Amino acid sequence: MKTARLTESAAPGKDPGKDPGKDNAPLLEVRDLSVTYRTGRAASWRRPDTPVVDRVSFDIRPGETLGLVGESGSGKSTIGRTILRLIDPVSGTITFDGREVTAFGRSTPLSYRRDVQAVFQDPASSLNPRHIVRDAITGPLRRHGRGSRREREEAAAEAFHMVGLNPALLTRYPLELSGGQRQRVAIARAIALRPRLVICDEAVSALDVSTQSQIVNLLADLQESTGVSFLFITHDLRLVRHISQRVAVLQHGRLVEFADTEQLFRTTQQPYTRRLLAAIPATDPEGREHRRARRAAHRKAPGTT
Ligand SMILES: Nc1ncnc2c1ncn2[C@@H]1O[C@H](COP(=O)(O)OP(=O)(O)OP(=O)(O)O)[C@@H](O)[C@H]1O
Repeated sequence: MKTARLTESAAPGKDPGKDPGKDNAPLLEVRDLSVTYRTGRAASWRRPDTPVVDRVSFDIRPGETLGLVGESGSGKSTIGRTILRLIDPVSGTITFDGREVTAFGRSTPLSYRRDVQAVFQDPASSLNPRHIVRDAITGPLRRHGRGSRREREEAAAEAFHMVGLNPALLTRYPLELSGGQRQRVAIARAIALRPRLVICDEAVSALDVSTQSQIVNLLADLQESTGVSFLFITHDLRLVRHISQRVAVLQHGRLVEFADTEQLFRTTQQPYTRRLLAAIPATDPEGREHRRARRAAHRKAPGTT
């Protein structure tokens, strides 16, 4: 099963990897990963050079969404940034489709830079305010040697279509769009390259609940149509329950739990996970607010966020 859409009847948490066969091989494998920031000054609760990510192991299967959760400062973004090769680990390995990413050396192969994309929390900071948003999509396509200028512009229009944005918005500047529209542009940019893994780092956290639901549903649809995998980094466990098949829980840089989503939500005995679950507002333990917003969003035309 792919990522569940946010619906009343959705059955999130079903494990897509139980089917036998080749697809069971992980797309991404992280083994004993440790990361240290060598700044000379560490967060007050840590001694210098204490790893902010400490011997973490997990994997992501093709077409799967893995939720990566934990309190602020637990190391979630650091893991995402290490997979993206923005940070070098001090030890451990990352393997993508059988190739050892941690052995790439100084330069990252173009194919990996295409296959692994990212969507961050604040698209405003990654979209150049002086360029029309179409450039945000055609630029990476050009750098990856894709097509003629006209073909790249057509690809940008197609990517806009896929994320439910009106192509008339292609020539707008980022600040002329709403937060939800900008986040759709960021997703369009990521998927235009046809990646196999997208790291969504708090990708919907800055959006209102209704827009969050639209974007989460969009990710589910894109996964259904393209088979892309997601690493969904968030502090919002309600979203994770809907979007992820499995969940990895980080505490102070260590992986304390890695389980099927429903199993984790229903039966976890892990004290830290239980604390995180207990922090979900009691009035909305299963994301009813999201589902309500999702139904309202469904009545709106696409691209109106
Ligand atoms: N560039 C940096 N230099 C030094 N320390 C850093 C740097 N970036 C993050 N840290 C520290 O590393 C630890 C993990 O940070 P990270 O951002 O990975 O956590 P997180 O779980 O993603 O938190 P949040 O949800 O708040 O983004 C924190 O203690 C943070 O202060």
